[in-house]
Amino acid sequence: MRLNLINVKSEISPLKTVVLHRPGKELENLIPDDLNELLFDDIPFLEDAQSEHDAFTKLLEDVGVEVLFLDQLVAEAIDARNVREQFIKEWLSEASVNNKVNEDQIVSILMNITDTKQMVNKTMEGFRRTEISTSNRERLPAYFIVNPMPNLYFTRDPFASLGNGIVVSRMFSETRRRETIYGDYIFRYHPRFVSDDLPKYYSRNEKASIEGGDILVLSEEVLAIGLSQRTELASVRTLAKELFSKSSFRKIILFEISDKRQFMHLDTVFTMVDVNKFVIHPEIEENLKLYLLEYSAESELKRLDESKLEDILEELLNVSNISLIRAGGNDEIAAMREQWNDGANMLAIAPGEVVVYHRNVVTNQKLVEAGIKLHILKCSELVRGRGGPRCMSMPLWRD
Ligand SMILES: NC(=O)NCCC[C@H](N)C(=O)O
Repeated sequence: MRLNLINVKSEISPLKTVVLHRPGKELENLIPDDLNELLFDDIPFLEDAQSEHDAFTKLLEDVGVEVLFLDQLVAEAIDARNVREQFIKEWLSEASVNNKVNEDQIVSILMNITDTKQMVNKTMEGFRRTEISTSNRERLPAYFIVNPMPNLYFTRDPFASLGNGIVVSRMFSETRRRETIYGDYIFRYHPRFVSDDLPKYYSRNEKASIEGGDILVLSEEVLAIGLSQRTELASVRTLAKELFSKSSFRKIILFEISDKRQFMHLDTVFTMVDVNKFVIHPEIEENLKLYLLEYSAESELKRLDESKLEDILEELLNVSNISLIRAGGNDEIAAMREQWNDGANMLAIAPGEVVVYHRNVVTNQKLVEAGIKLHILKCSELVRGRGGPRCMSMPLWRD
């Protein structure tokens, strides 16, 4: 019997339970003018995005992973505690409607959707101006009364499993900040997760931002965290204080990465694929700034300039022969092209066994040469949101 609710003490141990979100109608509310604000680079074709995502689900289920879906979990959480009205109000308070009459209509539309999962999906999808009846249409925003949340299929980011506890993120951008309400409801109300034994190490109400894609669980004691566009040092310090006193984690290695759009999280440029093997995007190696935050009375941040990343990892993880597999191999053009389409972002389902996108052929070849077993996912629509197999999955349990 499982005594804990969450168990993620490694990036690579056998994956048993994961949360995914099958992309839905929120993608059909993406329009060219909003792409930047909603953090997309193009408009995916929903039908194909769903088939690609279904293949991802099947691949995981075929290797024995329990796949849970975000909308289903949220609906079960709401129904279990009868908190539909409270949920709608909380969701609405962050939906920037700014008009009481329109808000009342939205509440009534949502309250009238009998199936809770459908109601949850409607909150994800957003509201077009044409869905609201008003005598004064000129006063409505151009297209949407409530924006869609197209990034929800990147379940890695709004919350993160660390050890036996959970981090609910404070997201960097307004568009993604709204997403964390779903994780919050799951861990507040879902019968499977409600327990005094589930530590919560960070809350969506914190001021400093942190996103799940920046957090890698390297071992029971060591985390890697990206200081990126999305994750601030202040949030890492707050998190470290909690972790160092309430969990098994004792050391955090910080990677300072640049603000480039395609490097938005650490896991877009660095992922762990085996006990001593990591994939790294070569562009970040030059001028890589590394720091160590460790459990100590002072908790000072130590700059790690002197040593090579391999040596640092070897010492921190207590394993020998660390090897860094370069995304794109020695081909700098392939490296950039493949990183853009998440060549350095793979989901480990067991040590030395990862899910990768089919299109990153140069990097995939390097992985094979390094002895890594690949599970290949064909994909041309999901990539338009700039995230790979790791970004699209949130492990809840690894053995
Ligand atoms: N962990 C990740 O790197 N997630 C990918 C997030 C992509 C999304 N369009 C974003 O910009 O937030």
